[in-house]
Amino acid sequence: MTYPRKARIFEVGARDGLQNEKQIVPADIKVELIERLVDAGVSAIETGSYVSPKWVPQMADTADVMSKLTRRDGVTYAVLTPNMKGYEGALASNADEIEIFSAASEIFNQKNINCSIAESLERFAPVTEAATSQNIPYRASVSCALGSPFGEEITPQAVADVSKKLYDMGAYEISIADTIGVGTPIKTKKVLEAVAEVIPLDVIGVHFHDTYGQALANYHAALEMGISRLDSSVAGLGGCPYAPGATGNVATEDVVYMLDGMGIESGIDLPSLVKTAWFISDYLGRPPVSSVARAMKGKIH
Ligand SMILES: CC(C)(COP(=O)([O-])OP(=O)([O-])OC[C@H]1O[C@@H](n2cnc3c(N)ncnc32)[C@H](O)[C@@H]1OP(=O)([O-])[O-])[C@@H](O)C(=O)NCCC(=O)NCCSC(=O)C[C@@](C)(O)CC(=O)[O-]
Repeated sequence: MTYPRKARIFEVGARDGLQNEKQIVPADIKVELIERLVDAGVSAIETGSYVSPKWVPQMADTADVMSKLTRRDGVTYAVLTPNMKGYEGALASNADEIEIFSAASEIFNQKNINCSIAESLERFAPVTEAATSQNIPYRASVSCALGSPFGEEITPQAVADVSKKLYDMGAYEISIADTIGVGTPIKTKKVLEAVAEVIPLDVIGVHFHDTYGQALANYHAALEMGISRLDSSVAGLGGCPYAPGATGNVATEDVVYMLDGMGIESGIDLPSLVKTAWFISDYLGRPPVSSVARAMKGKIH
């Protein structure tokens, strides 16, 4: 078993996190959150999404957020784009990279982006062609890789098939998402092994929600396989509005604490990150779900 020496955290709190909040968080707070995360050492960050404001009103101010951010050299500011209209928004706001997204569940895909898996890949084809010609890197996400909120069986092969198609479309990273946080370590390994049979291990990323408290164990399983591209969300914010029952992503503080303990470099300063988790949690009026953020509160304030 060889653990990676370094891990790349892709921070999703300002997008995946805040897209599911009942209250609309103002652009200025999102900007402060993103800038504090970057100050803590985050070097790849999702700042929002260019999706329909009727579908996800919480992200309607992404252009405003992008225009207000003070950008830092060496940091990747990424946005989620479901179609060409979203891509144009990303381009207009000078995003460093975009994310396209499909799923291993037909029902989820239909509810999330109003089309089948096959149609979503067709819809993304012009986006990836435009991004390639304009040198915008893109990553791709496969939702419901470890289970569907609608009860369908999701086989490792189904996850591998969509992953391969997205990889063949030129995505530099394929993020395997446990949207509803139902995975356990052995199952996670089986799915990741199936994906690693069809695409290179070093392009595989993981994006696990913590609904059943299994996310850290599943990250550990991925690290054991040598996977080092990890998505997480400050304060454990998050969920998907189109995945009933999904709670937050694994908290970035919990992942960084585990990586620090394993001697795996993330470049993120834990006390600054914990302060940021409390900043957004205080704004939202509830404590972070992260055990690490709660345990460290008295030590950093
Ligand atoms: C994909 C659509 C647009 C299809 O939605 P649709 O209704 O089929 O699209 P349409 O093309 O018929 O357009 C309908 C309206 O939306 C507008 N529209 C169309 N596109 C855009 C756009 N890009 N930006 C802004 N507006 C847009 C368009 O202009 C039109 O406006 P109207 O004429 O009615 O006023 C819709 O289903 C949608 O926006 N879905 C996004 C849902 C979403 O954001 N879900 C959460 C993100 S995925 C996620 O969280 C999972 C992930 C990635 O984190 C991994 C995991 O954990 O699983």
